[in-house]
Amino acid sequence: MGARSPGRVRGARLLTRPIPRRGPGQRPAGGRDDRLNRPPRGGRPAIDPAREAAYEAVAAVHRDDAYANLVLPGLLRETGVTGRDAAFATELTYGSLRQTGTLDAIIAAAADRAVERIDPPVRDALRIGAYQLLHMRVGAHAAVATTVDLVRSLVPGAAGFANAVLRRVAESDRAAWLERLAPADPVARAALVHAHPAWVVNAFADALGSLDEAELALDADNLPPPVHLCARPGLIGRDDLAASLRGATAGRYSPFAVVLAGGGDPAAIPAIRDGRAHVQDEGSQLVAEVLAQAAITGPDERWLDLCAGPGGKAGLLGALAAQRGAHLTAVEVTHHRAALVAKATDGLPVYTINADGRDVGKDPDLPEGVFDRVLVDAPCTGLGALRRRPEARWRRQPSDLPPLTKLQRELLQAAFRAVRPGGVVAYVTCSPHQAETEVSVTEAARRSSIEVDLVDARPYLPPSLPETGTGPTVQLWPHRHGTDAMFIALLRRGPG
Ligand SMILES: C[S@@+](CC[C@H](N)C(=O)[O-])C[C@H]1O[C@@H](n2cnc3c(N)ncnc32)[C@H](O)[C@@H]1O
Repeated sequence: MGARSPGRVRGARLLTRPIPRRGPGQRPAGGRDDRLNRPPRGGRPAIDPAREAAYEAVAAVHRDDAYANLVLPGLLRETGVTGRDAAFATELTYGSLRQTGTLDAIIAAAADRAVERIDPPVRDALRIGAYQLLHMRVGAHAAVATTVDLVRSLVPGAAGFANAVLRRVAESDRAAWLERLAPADPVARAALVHAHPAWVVNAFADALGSLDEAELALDADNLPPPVHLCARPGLIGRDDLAASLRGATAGRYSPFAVVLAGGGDPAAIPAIRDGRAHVQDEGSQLVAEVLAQAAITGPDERWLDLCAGPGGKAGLLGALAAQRGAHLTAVEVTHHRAALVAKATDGLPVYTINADGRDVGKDPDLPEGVFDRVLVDAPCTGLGALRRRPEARWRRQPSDLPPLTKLQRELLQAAFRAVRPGGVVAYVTCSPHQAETEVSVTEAARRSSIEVDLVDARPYLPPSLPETGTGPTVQLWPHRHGTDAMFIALLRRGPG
C-alpha cells in the first residue's frame, strides 16, 4: 500500500470543542410521551412493547423532528424488543412513516375531519393502526383493539373516536380506499397511490421524462433497501469479504460492493470494525470510482473531497489514493461530521479539515489550482435516498431548494478554483431533482470565469451497468440499478 498516514483533523478549529455525545436512541429532553407509562385501565391488556416502540418512534419523528433510523434502535433496546418482534416494530415504524400522507388521507376520510384537527398522539396511533390494517398481515380485530388500547393509554377520552375511525378504515382494503380517494389528476393520483408529495412525483417525472417510469421509482422508494458494504481496495477483496459473511453476495456493478443478507448488525462485522470495509450504497461507490478512474494527464497525487462528512466516499477514495501513492484532503464544515470523517478514514492517507469548502483560495489548506481530482458530493434534498429515510419525503419542502442550489453552485465553483488545469471535478448529488443536478452544473459553469468542459462519465462506469442514458452526465435509480438515485457530472478544467 502507498503512503499511509493516520486520518488527521486539523487542530484548533476541531479539537477545541467537545463532540456532542447523544446516543442513537436518545431523544431530546422532554421528548418521550410519558403518558404511555400509565397503567392500563379497566383491566385492559398492556400495550405490547413492539407496538409501543413503533408508536413512540413515529411520535418522536413528528413531535421532536427525530430521525426514525436513529431513534428506533434505542427504543427497541429500552423496551427489550428483539427478533421477530423487532422486525414487526421496524416495519410498522418505517412503513407508517413512509405512508404518512396516504394514511392521513384515508384517516381523514374515515374520521370525516382533517387530520390536523386530530390530537397529535391520537393521530400517530391511528397512523400505526391504519398501517397494520392496510399494509400488514395483522388481523383487523388485533389491529383495532391494540390501537384503541394505545389511544386509551394516551388520551383516555379519545378511545371511542379511535375505535370508530379504525373500524371504518377496516371496512375496505387499501386498493378500495385508493380507488375511492384517488384524484383525477395523474400526478396527484400517483402521489396518493405511491405515498409521496406531488412535488417529488413531478421531480422524478421530470428527471425520467415519464410519469409511468416515475411511478416505478416511487414504488422502489417504498421498499427497504439492501445493505451494501464497500470492501476497501488494497485492504480486503470483495469476494473474500462476501465469503466471510453468511448469505452475502458480490454487488452487481461496483468492484468493491458486497450485498448483505437480511438481518444482523453491520457494525459487528470484523472487517468493518477494523476499517477494511464500510457500509455504503453501491451507487455511492460507483460515483467515487468514476472520479478515481477519470483520465487525466500529469501528476495524480493531490485529491480533494470538498463535502466529506460523514466520510463514506472519503473512505473509498482514501483507500484508492493509498494504492496510487496519492493523498486526499477531506473538507467538512460541520464539526462533529468532520470528526466522523477522521474516524472513517483512520489509517488512510487522508487529511481531514473542519472548514468551509467554499474557502478555496482563502484557507491555507485549500490552495487554488493544485488538486488533480476533486469531489463535490454536494449537500442536497436527498430525494434520491428516500428508501433510507422514511420520514424525509414529508419533511422536505420545495422551499429547501433555493438555499441548497445556491450552496451547490458555490461549492462547485470552489472546486473549479481548486482543481489544476487538466484535472477533473466530479459533482455528485443523492438527488435526481434537475434543479440540483443538470441546472446546478450548468449554472456553476456559466458563472465561473474558469473554463471547464463536461466529460462523458459513462466510460468510467462498469460496462455491465444498464440504462446510463445519453451522457455526458449519469443518473442512477433504485428501480433501474438497485442503488440510490445518485447523479454524477464529470468536468475537466481547461488549460487556461
Ligand atoms: C451529501 S453529504 C456528503 C456525504 C459524504 N461525501 C459521504 O460520502 O459520506 C454533504 C456534506 O457536506 C457538508 N457541507 C455542507 N456545506 C458545506 C460547506 N460549505 N463546506 C464543506 N462541507 C459542507 C454537510 O455537512 C454534509 O456533511
